[in-house]
Amino acid sequence: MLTVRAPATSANLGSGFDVFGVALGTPADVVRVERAPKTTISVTGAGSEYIPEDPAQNTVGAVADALDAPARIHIDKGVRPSSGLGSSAASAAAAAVALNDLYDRGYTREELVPIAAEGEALVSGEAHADNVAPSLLGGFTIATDDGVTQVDAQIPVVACLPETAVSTRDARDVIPDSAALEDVVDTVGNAATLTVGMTRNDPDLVGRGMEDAIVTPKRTSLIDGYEQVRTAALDAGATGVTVSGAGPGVLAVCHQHDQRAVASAMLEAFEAVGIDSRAYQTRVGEGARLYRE
Ligand SMILES: Nc1ncnc2c1ncn2[C@@H]1O[C@H](COP(=O)(O)OP(=O)(O)O)[C@@H](O)[C@H]1O
Ligand SMILES: N[C@@H](CCOP(=O)(O)O)C(=O)O
Repeated sequence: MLTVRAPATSANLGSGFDVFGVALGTPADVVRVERAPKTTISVTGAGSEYIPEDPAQNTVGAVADALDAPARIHIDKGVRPSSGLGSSAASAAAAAVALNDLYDRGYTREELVPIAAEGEALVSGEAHADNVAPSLLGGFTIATDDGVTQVDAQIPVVACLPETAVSTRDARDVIPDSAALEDVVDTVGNAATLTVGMTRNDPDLVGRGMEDAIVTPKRTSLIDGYEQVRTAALDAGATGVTVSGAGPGVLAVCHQHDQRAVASAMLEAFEAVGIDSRAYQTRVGEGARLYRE
């Protein structure tokens, strides 16, 4: 039996739609696997009642297929589905690491990225790798068609998750087909600023580089209370705030000494519009970890 813990992730970071992602210290999914003649899946934990156990509909089943690695698989969800915190990706990344080891497939973590992304194709319609890459590799990742670049960043963040749900598939339907050159120029500048901020562990540069005028504004209407939560977090000292992945999670970057105040402000702002939420006070963290039993 093998066990893998794979972290939640926050994709896009505003200016890096479908490209940027960070691993979060918490929460995480835990996946256990053992060899079996055919794949079966059981699920417990956060939001497990919304997750299909049919391998043909679960991201983990897609990964088992892609690796030709049938197994009895148990998923203990720490990351609630439809959260914007890479729930479907955390399970897929964990399964990819576990099954690769269980069947001695010999893939590197980088080579597992497109394999784990098969799970994302199943649930969101596109094999975007911006969640599975940081969940597999940790830190800050830049995932493009040419491969993944990883930086071991140390940035404090607050990921605030309202009790509402947004499906990534639905949130992809509101994305514009084209963008004004002016907005593209701004976004390229912001993405470059954010990347330098990650390499310098500078929350001010990272926060400034999270601005995005193309995708994020189209999605915020799907998240009740978003503008109030964003304003509250910035007033409490956050250096940048954006939609986490496709939402409804909201990601704030901050200095360590402001983290508690930022988390409280975000929780209170959601509460003021009648929505319960929970705030993960964490930092950019490590990738999937394998435990042998
Ligand atoms: N192992 C899994 N973990 C989480 N969600 C899964 C899994 N397998 C399939 N799903 C489905 O994927 C959808 C959630 O994925 P998605 O909308 O991308 O949310 P998230 O942002 O939390 O990843 C739900 O419909 C859920 O039932
Ligand atoms: N780039 C994707 C990221 C989706 O992240 P999730 O955590 O909401 O699954 C997108 O923005 O659609």
